[in-house]
Amino acid sequence: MLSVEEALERILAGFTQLSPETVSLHDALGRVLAKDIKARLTQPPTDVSAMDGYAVRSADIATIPAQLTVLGESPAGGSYDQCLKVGEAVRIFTGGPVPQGADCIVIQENTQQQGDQVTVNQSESAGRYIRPAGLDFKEGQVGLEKGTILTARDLALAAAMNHPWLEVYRKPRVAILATGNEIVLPGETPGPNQIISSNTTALMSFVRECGGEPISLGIAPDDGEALSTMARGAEGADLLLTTGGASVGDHDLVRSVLGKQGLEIDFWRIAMRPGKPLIFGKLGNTPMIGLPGNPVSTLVCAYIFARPALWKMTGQDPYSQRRERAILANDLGENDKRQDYLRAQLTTNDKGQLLATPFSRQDSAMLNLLRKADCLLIRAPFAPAIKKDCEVEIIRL
Ligand SMILES: Nc1nc2c(c(=O)[nH]1)N[C@H]1C(S)=C(S)[C@@H](COP(=O)(O)OP(=O)(O)OC[C@H]3O[C@@H](n4cnc5c(N)ncnc54)[C@H](O)[C@@H]3O)O[C@H]1N2
Ligand code: MOO
Repeated sequence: MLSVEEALERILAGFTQLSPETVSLHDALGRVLAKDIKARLTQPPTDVSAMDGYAVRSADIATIPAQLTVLGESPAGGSYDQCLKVGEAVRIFTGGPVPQGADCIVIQENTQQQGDQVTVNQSESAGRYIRPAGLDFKEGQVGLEKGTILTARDLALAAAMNHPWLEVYRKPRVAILATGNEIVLPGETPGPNQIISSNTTALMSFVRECGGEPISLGIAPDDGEALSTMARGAEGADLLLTTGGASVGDHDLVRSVLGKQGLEIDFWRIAMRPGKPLIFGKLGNTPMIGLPGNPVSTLVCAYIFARPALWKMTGQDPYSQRRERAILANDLGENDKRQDYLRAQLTTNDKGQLLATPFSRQDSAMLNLLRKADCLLIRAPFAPAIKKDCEVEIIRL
């Protein structure tokens, strides 16, 4: 059986970066930036006041109280165009440009104005309460890097840098096809022994989490013709995800039926738990990842294999899945030939270290425990038994 690493390599080889498209700044949340964003201007454009008060020469207020003549005012968006001379001040407001000749701001709480005279009761050093031009960023400076998944903070900066349009990667279109006679959609009344398709919801949300656009193809019954017809809906998609029917049972039809429809299988079955019967292939021009039906296997395999593929399509590093170290909270027996992804909870011990506690039952049908898990604890194939307090590697969920 193929190792997880080899399987990932082979899956990634089946994907290329998608083309970029231009979207409005306000439609760019969660999208992946396709090129660096450089500031189109300098911010602030000139030296401005950080406070409401008076722009003065620090030398004039070295001895207090000091009386100065107020020449005019400089509000935000306005300016006072003449140069301050000895003994002069300009009324200034937060964001207002600092007039030439002034080198500090006195806040109004430390002054008294009468007519055109202001008494300053507090000395300030040069530069006080002045935001120099370019304090935030300078024209031409790179503010956001290609590959960034755009958040509210990123978009605020892009806006400040005066970019009303952004180039982002096209959203990967991911077709999702669940299979199985026993599966019905949430809200339907299941017949005797039928269950609800949690995998459809899981995968649609997963795709959205990764910045893709899910397309649900519904649930194909275990019937070759229906499966084959429904799978045609994946034409034009960037990825087809199927769930269920991947294994060896008489009703596990995905490989045989789609095989007849031209599915070129790259591999099937990998040394991983959960996720042994994972399929990778190409149906027409659409790469397909056939996920095992068990709900935990579906989502864990989606995170380990489909997410890097989506990353690659959107110009991100497909190997950016972060592994962290944690301390094991209980003993674990030796592992067999499959790389294990144990569902575990994370806490912090009294030394401030991360403590991982795997659930005692690791059944890939137990969605409730996947939901309660904070991480996947990775155990390499044939890993020897280990005692509590040993270091282990985890991937946060
Ligand atoms: N003799 C063997 N049996 C099995 C093997 C094996 O190697 N030899 N592998 C086991 C492993 S590991 C897994 S994982 C499962 C995966 O099987 P399939 O991909 O064929 O999945 P199904 O049989 O269709 O379903 C398995 C399980 O999951 C439930 N299911 C399916 N679809 C959904 C859905 N959309 N939402 C929620 N739950 C779903 C289904 O009802 C089954 O209970 O095979 C083992 N067997
Ligand atoms: O790999 Mo299956 O996913 O062990 O249950």
